[in-house]
Amino acid sequence: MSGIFISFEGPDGAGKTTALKTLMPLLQAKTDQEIVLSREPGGSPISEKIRKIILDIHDEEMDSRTEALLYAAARRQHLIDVILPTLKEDKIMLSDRFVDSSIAYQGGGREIGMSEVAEINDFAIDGHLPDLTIYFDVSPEVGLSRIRKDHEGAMDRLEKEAISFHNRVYDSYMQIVKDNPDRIKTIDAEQAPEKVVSDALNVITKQFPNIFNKGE
Ligand SMILES: Nc1ncnc2c1ncn2[C@@H]1O[C@H](COP(=O)(O)OP(=O)(O)OP(=O)(O)O)[C@@H](O)[C@H]1O
Ligand SMILES: Cc1cn([C@H]2C[C@H](O)[C@@H](COP(=O)(O)O)O2)c(=O)[nH]c1=O
Repeated sequence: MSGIFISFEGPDGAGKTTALKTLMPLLQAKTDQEIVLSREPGGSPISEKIRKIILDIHDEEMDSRTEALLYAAARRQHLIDVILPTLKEDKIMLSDRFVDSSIAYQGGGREIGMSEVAEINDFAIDGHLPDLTIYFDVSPEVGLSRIRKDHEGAMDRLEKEAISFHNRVYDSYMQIVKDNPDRIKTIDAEQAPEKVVSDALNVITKQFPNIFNKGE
């Protein structure tokens, strides 16, 4: 028995957080290994403090490279405080976002360069990549319309960016998915919520049949 690390990625409004609320208990029912759910940016006390700075709509003057470094710093602390200890205890680690978000949003969206941002994060994650990443595929238009419907007046600093930014994020995710066919599996996140959850559940249980086999 060993720990496994699964990350969930997608554009704003892809439905990851919503899906994980239903998916987590369904997965827990299929294994005796404890499941730990976390998120980025954040996931541990210091990382959550960094999250507040990054997402603050008043931090309009934040430089793009500063933003990339802050996300990477939050990720490093999250890795040390939560991810690695969880895996060491042979638990199952689920993270709502991880390194691919930085490559898509800061590398592509902010136009820093995907390889440059990947290099910053090599320093932060020290080779610790997820065993599986599920990419929630949704168009920027659909994702943003969901965000506006949900919290128009409380969008964070990234959500408030122009559609051109979100289109670059989407295109960057497409490239990341293409470059990582073994690690990243795509699901159609424009489906009804229950279908998104069942697709994610099927991908995970198929990938790890020896872990998620309780009750079969
Ligand atoms: N499959 C779906 N169909 C329609 N609406 C959805 C679906 N999944 C989630 N939503 C709605 O879309 C909004 C955003 O969902 P959610 O917060 O889960 O997205 P997210 O991927 O976590 O986005 P972000 O990364 O920006 O936080 C919510 O109002 C949620 O109710
Ligand atoms: C981890 C990470 C996230 N982002 C962006 C993506 C979202 O717009 C916000 C907050 O994420 P959430 O899913 O809404 O909680 O931050 C980013 O730009 N780079 C990253 O590394």
